[in-house]
Amino acid sequence: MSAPVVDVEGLRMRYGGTDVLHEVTFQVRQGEVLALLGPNGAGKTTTIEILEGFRLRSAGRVEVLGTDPARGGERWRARVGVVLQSWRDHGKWRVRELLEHQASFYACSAREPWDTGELIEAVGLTEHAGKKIRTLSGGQRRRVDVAIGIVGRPEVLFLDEPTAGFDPRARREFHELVRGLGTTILLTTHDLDEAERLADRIAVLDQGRIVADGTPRELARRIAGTDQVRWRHDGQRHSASPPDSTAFVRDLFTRHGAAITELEVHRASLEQTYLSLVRDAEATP
Ligand SMILES: Nc1ncnc2c1ncn2[C@@H]1O[C@H](COP(=O)(O)OP(=O)(O)OP(=O)(O)O)[C@@H](O)[C@H]1O
Repeated sequence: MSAPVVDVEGLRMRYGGTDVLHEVTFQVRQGEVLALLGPNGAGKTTTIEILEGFRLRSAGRVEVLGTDPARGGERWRARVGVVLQSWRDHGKWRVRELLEHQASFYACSAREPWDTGELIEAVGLTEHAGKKIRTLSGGQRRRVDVAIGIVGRPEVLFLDEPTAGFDPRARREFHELVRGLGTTILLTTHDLDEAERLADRIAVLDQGRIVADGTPRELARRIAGTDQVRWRHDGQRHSASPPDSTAFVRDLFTRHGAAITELEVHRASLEQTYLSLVRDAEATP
């Protein structure tokens, strides 16, 4: 198996006297999309900024494309795409000019940068290509950020809350764009639906610790017994959370047959799983 594109082991970060990342360990393999989920202040931005080489860690081993980001030079940086949480001060630039300028940085790199027109179309900004960035809406500026992040066809892309401020249509278009890139991606999000749609794997960070790491399905399966069964029997409403809802329903009909009405089975959603994981982590001292 090829070496992981992102390899993090025992990562620790301390601001002043406070530890905000405790022995964080995870990997992202070639072509994989990993979503880092977690409540406010969990340490997602800190983690991603360490991987991008913008913050120096306190301890632990970190490699991105086989290089320690703290020592990554120009060549390494050209292979890494970054979309930060807040958009940069490019207000006076027009969309097309800015992206042409950004593409020129990659003229000598091994990978041909995106053609500006194609890139503008891919991020859905064709009708705004000639506008100054300060006249764009928040969601449109975010698309410019994404375009800047991918212009050099990076081998790994870091996206910190990429769709914050997007309307539902822009979000869906962005998801299609990201899925079509085929590159290795680490993204942070608060949007569970987004994580489920985009990510091959989800890592949940809570209070600086990874509390779960797996496919959306694996995470849901970890929380057994959260299926909810509701039904009506003899005019009374009932509900239960059995470990095996199929066996439970079979038994219910064997015992009561047609007297059971209004049966509903609710599967554990990623949201329930996530909330349960974060609650459990908070209950652990
Ligand atoms: N420069 C800093 N100096 C001191 N503490 C910081 C600094 N940056 C972040 N922190 C603290 O580190 C912790 C993790 O913050 P971080 O921004 O990484 O969380 P996050 O998971 O990205 O949160 P959010 O979802 O709100 O963006 C928080 O308690 C935050 O207050």
